Amino acid sequence: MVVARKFLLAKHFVGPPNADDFKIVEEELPDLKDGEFLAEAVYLSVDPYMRAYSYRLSEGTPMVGNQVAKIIESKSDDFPVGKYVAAQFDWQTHTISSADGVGSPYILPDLEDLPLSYSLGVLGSPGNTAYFSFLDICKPKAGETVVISGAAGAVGSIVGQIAKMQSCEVIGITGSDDKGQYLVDNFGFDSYVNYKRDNLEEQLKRAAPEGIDCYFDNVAGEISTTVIKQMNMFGRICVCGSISSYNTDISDPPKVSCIQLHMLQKQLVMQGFQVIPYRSRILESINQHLEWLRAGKLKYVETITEGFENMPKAFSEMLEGRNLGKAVVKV
Ligand SMILES: NC(=O)C1=CN([C@@H]2O[C@H](COP(=O)(O)OP(=O)(O)OC[C@H]3O[C@@H](n4cnc5c(N)ncnc54)[C@H](OP(=O)(O)O)[C@@H]3O)[C@@H](O)[C@H]2O)C=CC1
Ligand SMILES: CCCCCC(=O)/C=C/[C@H]1[C@H](O)CC(=O)[C@@H]1CCCCCCC(=O)O
Repeated sequence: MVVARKFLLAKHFVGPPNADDFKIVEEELPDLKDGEFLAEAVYLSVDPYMRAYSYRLSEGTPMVGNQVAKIIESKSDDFPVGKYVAAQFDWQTHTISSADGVGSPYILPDLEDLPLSYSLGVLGSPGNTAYFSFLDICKPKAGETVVISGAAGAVGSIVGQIAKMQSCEVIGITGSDDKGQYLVDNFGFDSYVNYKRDNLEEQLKRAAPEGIDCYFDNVAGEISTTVIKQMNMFGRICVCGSISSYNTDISDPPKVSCIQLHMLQKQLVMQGFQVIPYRSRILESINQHLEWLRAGKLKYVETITEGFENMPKAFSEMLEGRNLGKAVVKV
């Protein structure tokens, strides 16, 4: 008999998540039926959307999320023991699923020497996001200036490197000098601005004296207003996220300055992106990122928290900006 541990959303978040918003429970799992398999979590992802989407969950239900899990028992020919899957199995240590079961599981490609956890980041949904959103919406051209907010995170750090491969000037916005300098020293960013310390408007003018052509937005709010005011004619804005508003009530988001006048004057294009429709194309981004990783063209970093019991801590620390690169939990 297998006992699964799982984190429930005990209370809806009010502002940043608190430890007592979560409840860890144990559940005895039934025997497998034909076609089913039992997977044991190895790595679990913590992502900003979990805070944004939490209002959709009923209190007392499991926290949503993706994980990499090892098949430890199976009655499914398609999912044999010993293989690893990626799936939306939520915040739980053991899950019973099947080919068309919960979490849309898929067998991981052979990553050879690369860590399994990469399948939650650069070789998973965040990587799929970075790859398709930036190229399809920003449509960068060589020599253009690209600004990325949330630049030192899972998505932003990949976007910045893809922008460099497109021969763009790349400026990252992040919340610490350590993270900003890491982007410059290790990921090839041309410069960074620490929005928590610097005068963003002045620093952006200094870093991009000829103006900004592409803005990859993970943050929204006044940070984005400041960037948009400095964009060039026909600039492109990809709205990938709005993390500055996630800790607020989704029905009453923060008030920000009007940007439509700047959009009008500069004839800017702004488009929101959702990665779900690109799930069917994830192998394209995985294969391209694998090629770049192996060729040394794409660097990748993770912030790994040890212990399933530390999921809430890892989640809060990611939202507070204490992660560099993709935040994951190792069971
Ligand atoms: N549209 C889609 O389909 C997808 C959207 N996303 C979005 O992309 C964004 C980044 O996600 P991901 O890369 O997974 O997360 P990250 O790894 O970037 O972690 C979140 C980061 O956001 C920054 N942050 C937190 N609060 C604020 C704030 N108030 N103002 C400015 N920055 C803040 C922190 O870094 P710091 O403050 O140090 O800069 C923190 O490290 C999110 O908005 C997410 O919702 C992600 C995947 C798919
Ligand atoms: C409200 C703003 C959310 C912005 C979208 C976002 O951050 C998406 C994140 C993806 C992450 O990279 C991994 C995923 O699977 C996320 C997309 C799937 C979200 C489904 C959430 C479950 C639900 O339907 O409530």
